[in-house]
Amino acid sequence: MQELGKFLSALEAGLAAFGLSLPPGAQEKMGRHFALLSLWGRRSSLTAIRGAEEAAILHYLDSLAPLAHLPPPEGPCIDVGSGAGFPGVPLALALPEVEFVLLEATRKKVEFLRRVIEEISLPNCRAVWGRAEEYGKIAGYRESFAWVVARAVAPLRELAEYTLPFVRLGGVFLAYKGPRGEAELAEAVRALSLLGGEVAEVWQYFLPGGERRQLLVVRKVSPTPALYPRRPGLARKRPLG
Ligand SMILES: C[S@@+](CC[C@H](N)C(=O)[O-])C[C@H]1O[C@@H](n2cnc3c(N)ncnc32)[C@H](O)[C@@H]1O
Repeated sequence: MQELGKFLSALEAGLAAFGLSLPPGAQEKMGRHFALLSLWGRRSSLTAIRGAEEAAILHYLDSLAPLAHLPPPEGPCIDVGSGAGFPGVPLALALPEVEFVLLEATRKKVEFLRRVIEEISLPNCRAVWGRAEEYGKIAGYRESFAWVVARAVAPLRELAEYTLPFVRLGGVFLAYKGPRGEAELAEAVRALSLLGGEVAEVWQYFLPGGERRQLLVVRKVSPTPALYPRRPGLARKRPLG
């Protein structure tokens, strides 16, 4: 209970610093997500569990940061490699009119996400168990999303092959990165272009406490060739570029 109070105050201060306001009830639901995460995290390795204030900033505020900079998506979104729900759960709570898919390869994490969706009531969200390399080929997923988001999943060269096939023409892939973002971008230029992407912007921001983060905004300018994504494992073993 005390932890929840600390979580909510830190989140409130962070949102104010970013000039963000959320729909009624969204912050409390983030608090419930955090409580479930703390409970499950003790039993399994869902995430490196942090203290309440740290989690509010490094997980929740970081997930929401793009909303301080970009206009909201004009269509459905997918979070690739959502883990325990970042950035997808905070974004879905902030944007209740937008449909979200949380794609995750590990079954126990998907079970956790489904429990969260049910317990905190997230009707605009569904969790899907599978690999990006498979879902990226399926009609209804391929080239179907206005925003494709991913955080802490893979280096950009590899990640681009997981994410860009999902982006519809004119939509964007948002890669949440740390200070190495620009260096990853330099290695990924050819991969992005092969997959139909073009770098629109690198937005640098600082979280309260000073952590430097970078949001790489990649626009889909041409369709991804049918060859991509290649079969599971290849993007990691032989990244494009
Ligand atoms: C380090 S975790 C990060 C989770 C979350 N995005 C976050 O920021 O806390 C990376 C997650 O990506 C998932 N993942 C990795 N490769 C994937 C793929 N090809 N398709 C779907 N999920 C994948 C892993 O199972 C893992 O849960």
